[in-house]
Amino acid sequence: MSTRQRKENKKTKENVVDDKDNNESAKKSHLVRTKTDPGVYKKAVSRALVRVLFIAAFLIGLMFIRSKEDFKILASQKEFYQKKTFQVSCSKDYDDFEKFPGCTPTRCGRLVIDGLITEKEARQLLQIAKNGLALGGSNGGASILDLHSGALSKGNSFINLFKYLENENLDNIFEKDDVEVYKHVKNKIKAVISREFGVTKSRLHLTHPTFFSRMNNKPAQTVHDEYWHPHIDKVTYETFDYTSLVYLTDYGKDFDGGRFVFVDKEANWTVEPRVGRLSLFTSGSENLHYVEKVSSGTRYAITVSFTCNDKHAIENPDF
Ligand SMILES: O=C(O)CCC(=O)C(=O)O
Ligand SMILES: [Fe+2]
Repeated sequence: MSTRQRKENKKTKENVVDDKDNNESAKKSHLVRTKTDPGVYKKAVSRALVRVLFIAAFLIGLMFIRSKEDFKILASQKEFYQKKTFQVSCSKDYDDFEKFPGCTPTRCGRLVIDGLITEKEARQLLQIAKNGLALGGSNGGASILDLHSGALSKGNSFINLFKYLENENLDNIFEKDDVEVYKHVKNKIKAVISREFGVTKSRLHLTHPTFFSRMNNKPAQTVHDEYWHPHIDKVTYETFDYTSLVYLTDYGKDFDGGRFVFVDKEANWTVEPRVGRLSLFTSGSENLHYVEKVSSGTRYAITVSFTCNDKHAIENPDF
């Protein structure tokens, strides 16, 4: 046997001994085996990775199923609610602004009332919205008409309706008693806020922006068309302390999608628009919300907003 052969034999023997030892160790400890064999180590790591991925996919799936289940109905389109209340704790948002005792929210929550705004009033408000918005309209899916400032969506921006119609007789566009209906509806909402949230009526004021909205499924052209982002009205508009919405068309009949959604930690609560339905809530982050994308048809509503700060008060419209 040559020296080289002897050396080779010795090496093989050593290896055999090593492998034997390893097999013994492997029986005792999985770790030792993977530590000494890179191939096995790699396999174990990839098996562990696959397991982690499976678990992650399972958990994400579970979360998705849960989030679907966690859409709860606060107000169904099919039901008539004389009054449905939902209390929440007030957020700290109001601390960032000047406070007005007897008005700044101390009781917070949500309220849905059907029947307070009559169907006739809602139909007339819808007609005002249609007549006004017919003069403009966004290129995207959301258009607004503010009869206080005159702001009207047109194309990719806004025009002032009153300036636009400077030389026109507004009687050709609106009915004589439209303003009266608008004011009457606003006063009814104000009375409800005062009663339900313990606010002194004289301390509560209509504020800007108060506007009609029209939403459909046209793709957004500007950020103003993107109505589906969760937001806090007190942050978005600052002036708001109490937000109210009056729905002028029916979810599931005039349009699909477009439900109003309150976003809470444990669940999302939906308000399904119904003609004449009043939805009312305090404007802080206790009432984070969004509007689902409208999938078909056209959704009309009016946002009527109130402030406790008389500096932000606006007059009744005069169109
Ligand atoms: O139209 C709605 O239901 C809500 C609109 C809204 O969130 C808003 O105007 O701030
Ligand atoms: Fe909002």
